[in-house]
Amino acid sequence: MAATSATTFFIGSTASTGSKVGHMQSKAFSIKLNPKNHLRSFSGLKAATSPHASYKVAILGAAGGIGQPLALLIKMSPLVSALNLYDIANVKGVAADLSHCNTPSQVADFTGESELANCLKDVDVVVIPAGVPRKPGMTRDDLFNINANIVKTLVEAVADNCPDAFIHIISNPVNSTVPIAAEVLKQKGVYDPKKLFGVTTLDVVRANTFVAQKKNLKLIDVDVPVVGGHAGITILPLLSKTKPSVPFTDEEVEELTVRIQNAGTEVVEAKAGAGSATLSMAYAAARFVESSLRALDGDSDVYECSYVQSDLTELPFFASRIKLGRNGVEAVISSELQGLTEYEQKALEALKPELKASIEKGVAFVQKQPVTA
Ligand SMILES: NC(=O)c1ccc[n+]([C@@H]2O[C@H](COP(=O)([O-])OP(=O)(O)OC[C@H]3O[C@@H](n4cnc5c(N)ncnc54)[C@H](O)[C@@H]3O)[C@@H](O)[C@H]2O)c1
Ligand SMILES: O=C(O)C[C@H](O)C(=O)O
Repeated sequence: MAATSATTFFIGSTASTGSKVGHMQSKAFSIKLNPKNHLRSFSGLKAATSPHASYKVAILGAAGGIGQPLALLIKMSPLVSALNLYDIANVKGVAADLSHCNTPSQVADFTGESELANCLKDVDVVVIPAGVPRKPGMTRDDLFNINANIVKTLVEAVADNCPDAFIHIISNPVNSTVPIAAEVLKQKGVYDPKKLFGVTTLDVVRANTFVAQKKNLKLIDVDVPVVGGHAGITILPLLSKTKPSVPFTDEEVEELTVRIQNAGTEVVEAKAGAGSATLSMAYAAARFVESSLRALDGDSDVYECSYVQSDLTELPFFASRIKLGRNGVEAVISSELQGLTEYEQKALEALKPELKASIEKGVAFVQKQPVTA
C-alpha cells in the first residue's frame, strides 16, 4: 500500500531549495504534506527544474466556474509545460490573464469546434468540466440531457486527436458520463480502461475535512476512502477504513455519511441558483491532475480514489482507491472493500441498483446515437 509518511515540500523561491526560479519573493518556509492527501502544485520548485517537467494538459470547459480556478492551479504546477484552454465561451481573456503568471507552462486558448483538434494535439492529460451545473431542487441526473451530448462530442475529439491521454471526467452526472466516454472510445476503437477516470476526488476531500473536524484530528493525517459513485447514496465513505484509525459512534457514522453524500447539494443550495461547487472542485481536480502527472513522471507511490472500470463488484464501473502509474490505473485496490461494517455493507448493496441504472443509461445513450467514424 501507499507510504503514508509525510514529505517536506517547499513553497516559495528560496536559496535553501537551490532553485533559481523566481516564482514568489516571499520568505521561504516549508510545510509537511502527505502526498496522498493534498494538492502540492504550489510546492514543487525542485520538480520545476526537472527534465521531466514537460507535460501537456488540456481543460475542456476552461472558461467556467470550475475551469478558471482549475486552470490557475494547474498553471502553478511545475510538472506542466503547456496548458491548453478550450471553451465554446470566450476563453481568450482567461488565457491572457493566466499567461502573465511567471510559472513554467505556456498557456494557449482555443475556441469553437474548429480549434478543438489543435487544442488536443499531443496532450497527456485532458480534463473535462464542460457542461451545465445544478440549480437547487435538481439531481445530477437532471443534467443528463444536456451534458451527455457535450461529453460525447468532446470525447469523440479526444479519441481522434489524443487517444493515449489520461481522460478526467468532471461533468455530471459522472455515474453516466464516464460510461458514455467509455462507449465512445470503444466505438472509436481506442478505449483503454486504464486511462479513463471519473473525478471523485471532491468526495474524498470533503470526507477528510468533515471527519477531521468532527473527530478533532490533524487534517493533514486524515484519509477516508470513498467508494461507489458520485451522486447521493452512491457516494459511500468507508469511515471504518479511516486513517488514522478512529472509533465512530453509530450516530457519527450516520451524520458524517449523510453530510458527505449531500455535500454537493449543500453548496448548490448555498449558491442559490448560481451553480454548484467550483472552488473546492477545482482544488480536488487539480489534486487529481497532479497525481496523474506524478504517476506519468514515474512516481511509484500514487494512490487516489476514482470512478473507473472495475471488477471489484458486479458493476462495470465503480469508484475505489486505485494505484496510478505511467499507463494509468495500475491496480484497483480491493482490500478496502473487505471487512466492512454492517452499515457500510448495507449501504454498498443499497447503492448498486441506482449506480447500475446510471451506467446503463450512459451506455444506451451512445448506442442509440453512435459516434461518427
Ligand atoms: N465531479 C464532481 O465532483 C463535480 C463537482 C462540481 C461540479 N461538477 C460538474 O462540472 C460541470 C461544470 O460545472 P461548472 O460549475 O464549471 O459549470 P459552468 O457553467 O460554470 O462552466 C461550464 C463551462 O463549460 C462550457 N461548455 C459548455 N458546453 C461546452 C462544450 N461543448 N465544449 C466546451 N465547453 C463547453 C461553458 O461555456 C462553461 O464555460 C457541471 O456538470 C457540474 O455538475 C462535477
Ligand atoms: O453537486 C453538484 O451538482 C456538483 C458536484 O457533483 C458536487 O458534488 O459538488
